[in-house]
Amino acid sequence: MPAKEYDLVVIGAGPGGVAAADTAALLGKRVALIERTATIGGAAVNTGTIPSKTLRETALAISGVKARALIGVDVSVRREAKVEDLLRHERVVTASESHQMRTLLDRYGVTVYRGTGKFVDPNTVRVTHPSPPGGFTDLWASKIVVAIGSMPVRPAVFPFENPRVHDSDELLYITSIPRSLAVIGGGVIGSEYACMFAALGVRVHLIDGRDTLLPFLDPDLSEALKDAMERQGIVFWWKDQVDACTAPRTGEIELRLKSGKELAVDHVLVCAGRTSAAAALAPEVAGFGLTPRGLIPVDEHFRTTNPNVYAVGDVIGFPALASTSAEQGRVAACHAFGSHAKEALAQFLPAGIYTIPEISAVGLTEAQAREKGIPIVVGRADYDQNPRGKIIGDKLGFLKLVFAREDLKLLGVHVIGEQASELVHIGLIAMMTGGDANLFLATCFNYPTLGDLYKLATHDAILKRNELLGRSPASMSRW
Ligand SMILES: Cc1cc2nc3c(=O)[nH]c(=O)nc-3n(C[C@H](O)[C@H](O)[C@H](O)COP(=O)(O)OP(=O)(O)OC[C@H]3O[C@@H](n4cnc5c(N)ncnc54)[C@H](O)[C@@H]3O)c2cc1C
Ligand SMILES: NC(=O)c1ccc[n+]([C@@H]2O[C@H](COP(=O)([O-])OP(=O)(O)OC[C@H]3O[C@@H](n4cnc5c(N)ncnc54)[C@H](O)[C@@H]3O)[C@@H](O)[C@H]2O)c1
Repeated sequence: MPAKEYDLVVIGAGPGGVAAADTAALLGKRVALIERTATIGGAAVNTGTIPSKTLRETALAISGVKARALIGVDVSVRREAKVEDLLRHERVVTASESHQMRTLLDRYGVTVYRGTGKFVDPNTVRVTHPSPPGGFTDLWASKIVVAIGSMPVRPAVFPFENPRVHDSDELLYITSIPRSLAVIGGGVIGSEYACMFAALGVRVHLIDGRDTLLPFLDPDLSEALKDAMERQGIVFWWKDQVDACTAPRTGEIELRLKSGKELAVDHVLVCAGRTSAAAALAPEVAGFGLTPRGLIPVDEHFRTTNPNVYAVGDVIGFPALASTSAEQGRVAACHAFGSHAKEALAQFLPAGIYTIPEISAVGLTEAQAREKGIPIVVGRADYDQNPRGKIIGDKLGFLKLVFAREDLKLLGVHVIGEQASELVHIGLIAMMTGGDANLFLATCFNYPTLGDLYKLATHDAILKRNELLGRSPASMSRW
């Protein structure tokens, strides 16, 4: 059968692929989207972002963590909480989000093909359908976007065939809430899940080959998070890794660590990074190569070495977030069809980490600014100094603003505490518009709000700057 013709073929229906498909369809193009699984949304909707954030929210609700902070009373129902209680809301939210994405694709006129895509020539992708066996459809397009995402690394030492040894995908099918859990890898996924299970009262061990929690964060935030996690009862095993894992059908799973320590736990969750499956696409046929880690190299327009083939999302590597993957998909689709609607990614990309407490950051840390030789002044405001912070009972949250010392231009925002991933957006928008301290001084924030922390942190920065410059505040006409 001859290939069906489209303007754009997209491989992979995660946030990168769906955004590319929607954008091209809005530009009036004929678009085909290929997805291997039965659901739209990729890791973001089905196995990663949305499930993990929904489970966190449910865990906070059923564990009574908030009530303890507010009224000092343990109203926890966790001892009675069943795994169905934990998973129910996740299933509803995930299904609803995936359905909504599918509805929009239909409305935009994108044709979805169920099956696994693979190049058969630089402009043709073969979709092998799950049924009937051997059934396939060839799709031809002048432009192709690869957005196949990533999958969990599964180190050989772990017997994943045991139903109590999980990667982050399989975790969503647990059949009981463990009494104890070893989390392997203290990256973002490991830290988020460690916090969620600790909130449920699970004894959590977190084992990492490094000696710092989330070392890309501002050290004050990393340290505050580690302290908070230790207070939740999480035990860290730094600079260590698992040498042997013995997992019987019933009874405790035994872990022998490189340090010689031994641990016995109910379940094991391996969060040791993500890997790429791009080699299975036959990239050599399409005219592009892969890095030694299996990632697809791209230029600033997300074009591979074949200028008609683009790649976006996890398959191109850092920052590998749902948010950035979707933006990359939009940029790629616009470039492919000569639209100026979105020519590049935003200059500043935020990160939100849904540990307990939550963390969010954008722009430069103090250390990064110093490395660049930029004189800075840092303003800090604690949630506990702010009426809304007091009302919600968040005693350890804080906001740090990194300003250029010379002109008080905002260079970085770092927040730990409730709603951190929302709060960061105030600073993000200020940075996008070249805002400085005067913007926060001029702004009237709702009262009482966490947003008002920006004003307090700005005051702190101005006072520190005055001290550094030996000026008296009263003598200044402009900050
Ligand atoms: C536990 C977890 C939590 C996360 N939390 C966050 C978060 O809070 N915030 C955030 O921004 N990011 C988060 N992420 C990262 C985010 O999920 C990914 O960065 C994002 O999903 C990547 O999007 P993508 O479009 O590149 O690929 P994916 O979402 O992985 O989608 C790729 C799709 O391609 C399909 N596919 C693969 N190969 C083929 C093929 N050959 N043919 C057809 N289809 C194929 C797959 O089935 C999949 O549906 C999290 C990830 C995980 C695992
Ligand atoms: N909120 C968010 O934005 C969010 C949340 C979850 C995931 N993600 C995305 O998913 C990606 C992958 O996350 P991840 O946490 O799996 O990977 P990661 O690469 O961020 O962290 C892996 C961690 O595991 C450790 N490690 C690796 N192998 C080990 C071993 N054998 N023994 C002990 N420690 C080991 C590493 O030292 C590292 O700290 C992130 O980089 C991010 O892009 C984002």
